[in-house]
Amino acid sequence: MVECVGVTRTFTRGGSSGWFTRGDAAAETVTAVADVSVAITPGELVGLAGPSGSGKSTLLHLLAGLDTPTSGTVTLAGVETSSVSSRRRTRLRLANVGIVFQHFHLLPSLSARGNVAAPLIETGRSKRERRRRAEALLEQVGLGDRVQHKPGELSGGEQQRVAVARALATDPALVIADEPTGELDTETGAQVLNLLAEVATDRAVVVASHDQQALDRTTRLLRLRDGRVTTVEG
Ligand SMILES: Nc1ncnc2c1ncn2[C@@H]1O[C@H](COP(=O)(O)OP(=O)(O)OP(=O)(O)O)[C@@H](O)[C@H]1O
Repeated sequence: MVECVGVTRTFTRGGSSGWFTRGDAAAETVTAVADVSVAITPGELVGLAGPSGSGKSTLLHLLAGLDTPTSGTVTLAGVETSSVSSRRRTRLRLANVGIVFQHFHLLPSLSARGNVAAPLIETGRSKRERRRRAEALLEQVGLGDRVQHKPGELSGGEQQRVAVARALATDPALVIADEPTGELDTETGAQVLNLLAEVATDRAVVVASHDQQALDRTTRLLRLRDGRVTTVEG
């Protein structure tokens, strides 16, 4: 589903003016991800672990096609992400990747159903079809009785389950989750992890986390340090 070969991502930062300007001697290059090769297939729940700044989020962004590598290749659904325009990459991502964030990122003015249906607007489905699909997904994540609630009327765990339903709206083959339990208590986090494990039975799920409970659920665990994969477990 997604494959990285020799992927490195560097950023340039620092210098007297804050962000890099050409010729600024104090600017430095930070290697966020260094020479990572990994292939992830449907049915896997892959974990990314490592200390803060070890490159987990950067690698997730590369896998999702939100960013492209400085060197090496990321191939998502058969397309090398660096070889296409940013517009085509966006379309590739929308069709193949669902994303779950630590802070849910739901639209506060929309109902749970509206949030889940939002990614479907671009797909050309009728309003009725979008509503039906959103309701079915909310049912699947155990929120069939909350479809009309707005995010502010839902608990953190419920909001994250709405976010998982939204990530599944376009039926993506890859789901990326960045610290999905970071805002949740242990029990609520466990519910969201159960859901992600269920989701991973027929698609690829990649979770970056500091939460041992989340890492324990993975079928393969990549430990990162200074942008490099130091160990692979499972
Ligand atoms: N846009 C950017 N510009 C400059 N440096 C960046 C940028 N994004 C990430 N970095 C740097 O790359 C390194 C890896 O960051 P990243 O966010 O991937 O780590 P992480 O493992 O996800 O950390 P955390 O667990 O704290 O979220 C860090 O040194 C970070 O400061």
